Amino acid sequence: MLSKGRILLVFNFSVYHESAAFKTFSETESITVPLTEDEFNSKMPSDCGVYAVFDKSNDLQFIGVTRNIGASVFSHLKSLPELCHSVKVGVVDDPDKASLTEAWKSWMEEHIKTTGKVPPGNETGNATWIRQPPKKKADLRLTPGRHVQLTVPLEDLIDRLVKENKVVAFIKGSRSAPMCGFSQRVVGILESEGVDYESVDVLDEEYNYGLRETLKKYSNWPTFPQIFMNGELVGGCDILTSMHEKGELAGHSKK
Ligand SMILES: N[C@@H](CCC(=O)N[C@@H](CS)C(=O)NCC(=O)O)C(=O)O
Ligand code: FES
Repeated sequence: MLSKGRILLVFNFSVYHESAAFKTFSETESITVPLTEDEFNSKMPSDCGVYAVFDKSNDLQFIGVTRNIGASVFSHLKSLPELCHSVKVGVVDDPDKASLTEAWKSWMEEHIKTTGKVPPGNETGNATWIRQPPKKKADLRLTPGRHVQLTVPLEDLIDRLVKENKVVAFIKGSRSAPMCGFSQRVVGILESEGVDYESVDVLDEEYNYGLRETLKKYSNWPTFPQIFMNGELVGGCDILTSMHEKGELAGHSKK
């Protein structure tokens, strides 16, 4: 018994066959997107290839390329159920980056040639279908620049900064490119715990001139990274790692 045609799978089995040649966009039949995970596992290939997603009105929404067709379509179905009604899939045999890109381009070009349009989900700047990595915060700077004469001691600037921000990590390098394994570990822990933290690069000699040595005196702690919470030094990499392992950072999570 089929319910409202939605579970009906007019599946183009030829796409599975190892030996089947890659079909053009128009040659490939569309199938109704399975609705449950079990159905996905049994009906959708987990191979590399391309897929095209259509909405209920059979309008093409997106052409994607992936290392796992089933997983990609499933994640679209979860986040955009109203736009994922049916799908065309094309498995690419012996996939590498070039052959996958080529397959994606061939489907895309075919669609553009026929309709004169890029699918809405593939338009530049459309973030609905392709998840954008969250933008990382910028690192804080202690001074306006090395050429500007400070009117207050650096210690006071540090003091204000750690008291005005709940969590501050003084690290070597920036949060997007830590320059040392210890700092990298600390950034990784804070990010994975979803802690809302500020970072300051102690190696930035332009905007944080003198910080590396002054902070050691201020905190009476000889190494970096240094993590402050609520104005107090908590410790470095070892201590933060142990807090992470004991689940003590959960209270600082913004998730
Ligand atoms: N066990 C330390 C490791 C950190 C460490 O040893 N840092 C060194 C090398 S990055 C350091 O900051 N040395 C002083 C300096 O470079 O000014 C921790 O838990 O944070
Ligand atoms: S910079 Fe060498 S261990 Fe940190």
